[in-house]
Formats: sequence, C-alpha cells, structure tokens
Amino acid sequence: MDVRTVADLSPAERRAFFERDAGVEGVREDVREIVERVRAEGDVAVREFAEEFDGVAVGNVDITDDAARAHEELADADDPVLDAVEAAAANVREFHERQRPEDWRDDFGGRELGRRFRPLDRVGVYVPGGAASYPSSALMGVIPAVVAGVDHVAVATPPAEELDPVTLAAIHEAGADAVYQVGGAQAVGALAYGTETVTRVQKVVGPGNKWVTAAKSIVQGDVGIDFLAGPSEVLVLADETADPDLVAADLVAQAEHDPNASVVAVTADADLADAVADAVDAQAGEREREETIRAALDNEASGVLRARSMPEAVLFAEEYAAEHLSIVAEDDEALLDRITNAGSVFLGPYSPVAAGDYATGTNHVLPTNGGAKRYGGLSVDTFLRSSTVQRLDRDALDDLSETVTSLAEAEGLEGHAESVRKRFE
Ligand SMILES: NC(=O)c1ccc[n+]([C@@H]2O[C@H](COP(=O)([O-])OP(=O)(O)OC[C@H]3O[C@@H](n4cnc5c(N)ncnc54)[C@H](O)[C@@H]3O)[C@@H](O)[C@H]2O)c1
Ligand SMILES: N[C@H](CO)Cc1c[nH]c[nH+]1
Ligand SMILES: [Zn+2]
Repeated sequence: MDVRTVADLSPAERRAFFERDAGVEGVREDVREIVERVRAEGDVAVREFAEEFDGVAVGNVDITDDAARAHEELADADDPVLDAVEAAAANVREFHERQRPEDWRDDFGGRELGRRFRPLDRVGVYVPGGAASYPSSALMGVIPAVVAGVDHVAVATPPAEELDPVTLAAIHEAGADAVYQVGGAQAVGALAYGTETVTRVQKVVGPGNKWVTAAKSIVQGDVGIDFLAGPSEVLVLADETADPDLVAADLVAQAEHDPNASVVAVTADADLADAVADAVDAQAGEREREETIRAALDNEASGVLRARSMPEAVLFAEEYAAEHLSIVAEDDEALLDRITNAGSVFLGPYSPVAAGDYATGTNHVLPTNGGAKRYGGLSVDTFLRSSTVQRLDRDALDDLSETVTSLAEAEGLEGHAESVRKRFE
C-alpha cells in the first residue's frame, strides 16, 4: 500500500474518505425494485430472489424449529463452539443488562413528572451470512432486544443448501422467537412489509452488505430502523509507540469482511506509516480471503495516512467518524478526550477490534459511512420507546396558569388557554 499525506489529499480524495458510501448508492435502484416486489408479491418474490441471489430453492421460509434443533445437536455433541457462543452471549447479556433504564417520577414543586420506558412489540433482526457466517451478529442483534423485553423478536438470515448450525444455535441461544431463511434486500422488505410467512415488524435492525444497507435506507419511514450498519470499517489512530504489525492486523481483519469494507491507519510518525503499509501488504498475502482484503484495501476510503501532527491525525479521525476507532498511543485517553465521532473505541495494544466483534460484551452492530456523527451503536435503547408522565395538583396548575395562558394567547390558541382557566371557574 502507498502511504499518503493528509495535507496533500485533493478535495476529491477527502470526499472519498469523508463521504464514503461503501457501494450503497450504486445498488439503490436495483434494491428498490427488490423491496417493491417483496412488498407486492410476498413469499413468491422471497423464493425467487433466494434462487437468484443465493442459489437456493427455499422450501419452508420459517426455520424456527431448525434453530432449536441445531442448538440441541451442538449441545448433544459437546461441540466446543457452543461454549464460545455461550461465553460471548453471557458477556453481551451482562453489558446490555446494565443499559436497561429505570422508570422514574420526581416532584418538581407540585408537578409530578416522570419518564417510563416500554419495549417495542415486534422487531426484526437481520443476521448476515453471505461471504461469511455471523453467529456473533445473531447475539449482538437479538440479546439487546430480549433484554429490553421485546415480545416478538424475529430473525432473518440468508438461505443456504445447508444452513450454518452455529448461526442457528446462536440465534436460539440469544432467544429469538421466530427465524426465517431470507437474505439481503428481500429480507429487509419481508420484515418491513410482511409476507404470508413473515410477520411484519415495527423496527428492522442489524448489519449487512451494501444490498441490505440500501434496503434499510429505503424502508425507513415505513418501518423503524436502527441506523445504517453496512460494510465494516476501522480507523487506527496511532503514535510512534504502536506496533505496526498489530495495527496492520486490525486493518486486515476488518478488510476481510467485504470488498466494500474501509480500513484506515493515520499517524504522525513517518516510519510507523511506512511499516504499517508494508505489514498490511505482507499480511494480506497470508490470508485466505486475500482477494476480498485487497479489494477493501483498494477502496477510495481506505489507506495509510501520514499527518503532520497528532492533532491533525485526530481531526482526520473525527471527520472520518469510523465504525471502529482503535487508539494505540502513549496517552490514548488524551486522544480519546478529543474524539466525539466513533461507533466503538478500542484503547491500547491489547484491545483488538476482533475482541469487541465477538466477546467483550459491547455491541458490534455499529453505524458506518460516517453515521457515528449522528448515532450510537445498537443498544437496549434501540428497542425501547419512552413516554413522559405528569400529574399536577391544583396549586401547581395555578402556578403555571399564567405562563400557559400567555403563551397560548401568543400562539392564537384560545382553546388551550380556556382549558386551563376552566379548571378555576
Ligand atoms: N456495521 C456493522 O455493524 C456490521 C456488523 C457485522 C457485519 N457487517 C457487514 O455485514 C456484511 C455481511 O455481508 P455478507 O455479504 O457476508 O452477508 P449479507 O447477509 O449482508 O448479504 C448476503 C445477501 O446479499 C444478497 N446479495 C448478494 N449478491 C447480490 C446481488 N448481486 N444483488 C442483490 N442482492 C445480492 C443476497 O440476497 C444474500 O442473501 C459485511 O459487509 C460486513 O462487513 C457490518
Ligand atoms: N466487524 C464486524 C462489524 O463491523 C462484526 C464482526 C462479526 N464477526 C466478525 N466481526
Ligand atoms: Zn469483524
């Protein structure tokens, strides 16, 4: 990989980094057609797209029982991968239990005010599975919904001649109520609008490739979505204390997800930048997914960059607003203090992004394409709605009446003012 200098980037190169779309815009019109066909034709379209895009003749779209069976079979076989699924699930549960908000009421001088939180009734979690299988994403999507208390958690995951038993077991372990074999944009359409088999949900969440991401952006409005969680990204902000091999390993790891993944290292240390670029090239050649990795490294939004100073490197990271931000520097907390835009932050040399991808307990469903400027990642809040509550006694309303009636009259809304005055007639 070539090392580029932040200060020498052309306006077009800066836009490629900061306005990246991971291929989503290029498939938007195709995806619109897929979603419309699923909306109009239901299961027929779901089956046709499974043949076309997944090469699978799908029989029963509902595979809820298969998930339970796969879990049981792995348990009966004492398969150690189930231990890993359970260990990761326990950490994800523990972290998300901490996020459950309490209802509260307080006295604001006669005005009793409060906030209550209630779960959504029906949500759909997309669990990807095209180029790789994603049992970890099943845990990340379903567990927060279950912790929030959602009544019906449905999962959609791509069909396959042989469904991945570990993904099925993870979906079951996480506590999903229904599982459907439908992938890509057609899965998002099916969850958003319902089909003969798939129950329509209130909110569609979860990560996926450019087709899934484009579909979520199209259905939002008709149905809630979490945010756009597209092809993976990492930005490593490093100083001269960083080990170039480890920085490169984290870039290569996220690059192996998808040809549309974006990976960046930015540092003020010229020697480190050169060493990272060399190490990325060397490690990419050692990986089974070399082709995908090289395609991701060639993206306009990927690169190894040299800044003139660490403050300039921090500004680049802020503007990039990465899904994953790794900080490997002597005073990582000082750098973190200057960062607001990042989906999930990894501090120090022993916090590889892969640890959060699978098992620290934090959620790996995170906003991409700069979405971290506006949103946080998936959490228990994603599955809750809140209401505010108020109860006023006579004195409290009397105290407020002048304020309310004055503002109501200023707005020309006499009825509002009268509804208060009448209580004192
Ligand atoms: N941002 C996050 O939080 C996060 C988390 C985990 C994974 N990811 C990303 O999820 C993605 C998973 O991608 P994947 O491809 O392995 O699985 P996927 O499930 O997202 O996509 C597979 C589906 O893509 C559809 N598809 C494939 N080719 C198509 C075409 N030509 N036209 C229309 N539809 C087509 C198929 O329907 C298939 O079922 C990766 O990009 C990964 O980086 C992101
Ligand atoms: N890095 C992905 C989020 O961008 C999550 C993941 C799942 N499996 C491995 N990694
Ligand atoms: Zn990953």
